[in-house]
Amino acid sequence: MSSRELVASYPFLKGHGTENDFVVLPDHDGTIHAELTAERVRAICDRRAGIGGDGVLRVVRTELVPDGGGQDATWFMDYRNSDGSLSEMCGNGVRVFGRYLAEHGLADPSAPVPVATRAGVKVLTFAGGVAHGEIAVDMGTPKVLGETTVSVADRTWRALHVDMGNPHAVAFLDDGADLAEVGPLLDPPVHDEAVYPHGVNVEFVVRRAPGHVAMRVHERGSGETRSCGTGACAVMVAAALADRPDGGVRDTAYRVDLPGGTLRIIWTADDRIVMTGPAEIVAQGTTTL
Ligand SMILES: N[C@@H](CCC[C@H](N)C(=O)O)C(=O)O
Repeated sequence: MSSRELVASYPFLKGHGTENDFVVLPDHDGTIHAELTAERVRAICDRRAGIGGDGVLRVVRTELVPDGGGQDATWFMDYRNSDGSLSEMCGNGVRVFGRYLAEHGLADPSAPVPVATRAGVKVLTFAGGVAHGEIAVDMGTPKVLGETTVSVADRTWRALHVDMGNPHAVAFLDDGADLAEVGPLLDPPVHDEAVYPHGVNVEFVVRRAPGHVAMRVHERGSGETRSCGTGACAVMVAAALADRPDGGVRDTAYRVDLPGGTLRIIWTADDRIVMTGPAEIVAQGTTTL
């Protein structure tokens, strides 16, 4: 039994995008969760004693958040990993965040919806109305920062350092390999601390067909998850660069399969990564966690 102090009850929602699941905390005026400590995030995300989730999405007006930095968007996605750490960006989370805004009349889904994040403004486009259909998000221009390595147990893979607002290491398995052979990802893969001083999200990738890959991910701050949107974008970038070493990566499209579903990602002619996938709100209630 928990010995924590009982706090006043407050509303929450539960949602997911390709089974990357989040607890949404409406805090429009910044009055409910001004003190959202790492300990409280861990309690909320606990899958046995809490609500359970890979992370928390606090919904707050941008003007009220120092991290908002004057971004031109009404709403700020204050994202926390399940261990309570902050991240700059969450690709599945921002679609779930957009679904919440649309379902609650806080954004007009018939027009592009900007959302402020610690990695800048991301613009959402809705297909199929408020409550259903896929959401596309313009993830911005990727940064490709060179080669590194990642290790699990006694195996080491070359990996590409891709920054999607947050850090990623993308490792391709040998042709014909199975994602299962990476083994359990209970601990963070070993990475170069000098390359990733703040930790890293690590993706393991196999090819399925031209323009079609599958991946597993170990997320910084959340462990192995069923999906990672920024990770899928990093994988797409690494795959496109490997497939077209002489350039011509713009105007390309990939399907990325994850344990929790499929994301479709394009690298546009003007050098932006656009990811499309589902986002659902599945429950709501109140909690004292
Ligand atoms: N699941 C997310 C990424 C969440 C943040 C990540 N764990 C980090 O610490 O950077 C996604 O869908 O992008």
